[in-house]
Amino acid sequence: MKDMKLVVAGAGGRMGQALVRAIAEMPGAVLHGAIERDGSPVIGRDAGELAGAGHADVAITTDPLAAIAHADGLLDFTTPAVSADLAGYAAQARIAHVIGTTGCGADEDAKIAAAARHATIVKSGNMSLGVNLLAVLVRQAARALDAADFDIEVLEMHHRHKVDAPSGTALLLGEAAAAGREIALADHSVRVRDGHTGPREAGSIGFATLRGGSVVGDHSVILAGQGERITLSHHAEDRSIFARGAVKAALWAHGRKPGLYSMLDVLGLSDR
Ligand SMILES: NC(=O)C1=CN([C@@H]2O[C@H](COP(=O)(O)OP(=O)(O)OC[C@H]3O[C@@H](n4cnc5c(N)ncnc54)[C@H](OP(=O)(O)O)[C@@H]3O)[C@@H](O)[C@H]2O)C=CC1
Ligand SMILES: O=C(O)C1=N[C@H](C(=O)O)C[C@H](O)C1
Repeated sequence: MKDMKLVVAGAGGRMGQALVRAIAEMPGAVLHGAIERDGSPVIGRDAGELAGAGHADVAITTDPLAAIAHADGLLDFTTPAVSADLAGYAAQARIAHVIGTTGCGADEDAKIAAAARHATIVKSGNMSLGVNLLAVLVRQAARALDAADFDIEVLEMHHRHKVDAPSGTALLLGEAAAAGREIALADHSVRVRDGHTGPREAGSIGFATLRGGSVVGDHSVILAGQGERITLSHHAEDRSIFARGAVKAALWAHGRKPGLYSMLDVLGLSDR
């Protein structure tokens, strides 16, 4: 079978460069195109050389439609507005679109869901195997431990450049906890605490955000009871775990019927 031809959006970014390296290392995929923001200083550079993966003979360009015209899939770790637009292009081209971008609002999520009628979209706040397995464990723990006895808090830390909070992963883990408790996260989450907050509301799911240095991504879900505490954690040491997951997702999505899928589907951890 022919290698899957992949385009990397945001090819000059932290994840973009990790994706270019992952494609070079993984069988079954080949770098076909690389796009960046109009005006980016990396336009015209070879994507492989920029990423330290050797010459790829793929120049970074600005036109997404031209880049995906003859591609099979798009790997996209950019910004919410860009990902929503790219989903529309992926739908027109009827290709696979792997979205790792976090911080999407309701508008962007609606555009992505609409695009998934024609594109095969895999979207997840975290593409690593470890975090997705952690989500399954969090769901089980939240189901097993009664809300009256155990409080759930999600703690995350990331590098100083991260622009969205709580992280996509923290929200994914919060959703897993809410699913275990059979509640809607939106109705029970406490995203910020400041000042005289009063006592903790029973059954709520709290979030705490730390930012600093070069931390790739640390997440803990704490289930705190009377006299005991369970902590389920994941520590990302390298962005290659997300990049390899994204390439795996693209290979999984190639030729699959259009729809909006998650990494749990890709990894066979979904119960749907
Ligand atoms: N799901 C997961 O597993 C993971 C998700 N992420 C998420 O991925 C996203 C990116 O993270 P990271 O790589 O650290 O961020 P970066 O800022 O390093 O990368 C984003 C890149 O997208 C580029 N970009 C901006 N606009 C466009 C455009 N119109 N077309 C093409 N490229 C564009 C940026 O260019 P410029 O800087 O010039 O504006 C930048 O190079 C974040 O939302 C992050 O949370 C990160 C790691 C793992
Ligand atoms: O911005 C990052 O770096 C990361 N973003 C994702 C998130 O928001 O959870 C995944 C990972 O933790 C790194």
